[in-house]
Amino acid sequence: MTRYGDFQNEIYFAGLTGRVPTMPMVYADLEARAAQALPPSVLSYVAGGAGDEATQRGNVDAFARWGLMPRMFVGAKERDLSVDLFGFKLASPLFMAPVGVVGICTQDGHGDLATARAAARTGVPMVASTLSADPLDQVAGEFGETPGFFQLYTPTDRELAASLVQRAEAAGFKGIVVTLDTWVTGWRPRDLTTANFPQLRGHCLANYFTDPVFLRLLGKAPEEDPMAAVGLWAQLFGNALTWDDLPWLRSLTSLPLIVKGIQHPDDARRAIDGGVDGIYCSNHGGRQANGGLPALDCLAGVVDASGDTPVLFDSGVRSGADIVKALALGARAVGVGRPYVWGLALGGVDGAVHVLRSLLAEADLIMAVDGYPTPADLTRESLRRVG
Ligand SMILES: Cc1cc2nc3c(=O)[nH]c(=O)nc-3n(C[C@H](O)[C@H](O)[C@H](O)COP(=O)(O)O)c2cc1C
Ligand SMILES: O=C(O)C(=O)c1ccccc1
Repeated sequence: MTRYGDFQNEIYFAGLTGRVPTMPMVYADLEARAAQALPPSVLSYVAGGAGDEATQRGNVDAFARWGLMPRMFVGAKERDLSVDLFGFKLASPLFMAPVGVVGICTQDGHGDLATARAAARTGVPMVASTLSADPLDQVAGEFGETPGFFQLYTPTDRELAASLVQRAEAAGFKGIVVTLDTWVTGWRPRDLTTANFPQLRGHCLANYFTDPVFLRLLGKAPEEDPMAAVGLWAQLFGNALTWDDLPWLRSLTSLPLIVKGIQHPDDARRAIDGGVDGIYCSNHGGRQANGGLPALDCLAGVVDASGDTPVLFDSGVRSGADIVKALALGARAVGVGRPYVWGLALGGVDGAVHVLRSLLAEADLIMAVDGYPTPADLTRESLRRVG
């Protein structure tokens, strides 16, 4: 059992000797300070979303329409936030969602390693993106005891896909998360304004540039002809998968296979029929298709359709309260994207750890105050619609 709420005492007692946190405690301050710390092009890419970002805002706003119903005389003095996920006992339901530019979000340009170290220090798993500044085996080398997951952007070349998955297995990743909603990039006005697309500028392509299949297709060293290397990447990046591809995807690995980007219950059912081990309900943080439903509003339907298959969730989680609400709607594990990136930008490993500890402390203290000592105690009955 991890006493996440103790972070609060640590801060208040340090205050007695005149020390106050150097990292922001208010989410808006975290965002604002990270915005100052990041190069404008990286900030635009991370902060932005699709269209006028209505869906991105909708993801966040959806949480405010649910309220937790507190229960008294529960005596939730000890909480246990641990969850079982694919046979792993995680200390908490929180995980870091894959973000394909974390590599360039720290000053040293090794943000993937920093994220992996934050995972090692907190026990909060990292889902490492296919897009990283350091190759996947080096990222996995920093996980410590914390299980890590590899997110696959399925390339059009099946051999390259198989190679990435095999390398992830060999590196010790514990599951493969296949992202379905981003075989093409959504319409992103912020980045279009400055013609800003980090990968096309050669960033975070280490997994491709170290891959034997990719190098064979390229026929030369990426350093020799960076334009050709990036061009080949752009050509291979996105595969518009259909249900017919699922048996092949399933055949690529015996690790747990999770599909990311599911919002329709029928898609969850069909993916489970096709042999996946986990359903990841997400709309990519509102970065892909504007005009969509808040991901949170799709969660209960996906959970109902998924039976015993665990449902992971992200999109719009900004607080411990949000984590608790997503659990109550049936998520087994809850991911954050932008929040930990702001932490990385401000303070590297320490910054990300600060953000994760803050989220977990708040979730733990809400579960204490409201009388829900474990995730299993949280059900839809714990929530009411606001208003
Ligand atoms: C800058 C950025 C890059 C992302 N890159 C990836 C990626 O490489 N692979 C992926 O599956 N999802 C990617 N995502 C989506 C996240 O995994 C996640 O779905 C989303 O950030 C969750 O929403 P939130 O930022 O509101 O927490 C990215 C998100 C951001 C903000
Ligand atoms: O920016 C993203 O959200 C993302 O995941 C991505 C990565 C590469 C190409 C297009 C989108």
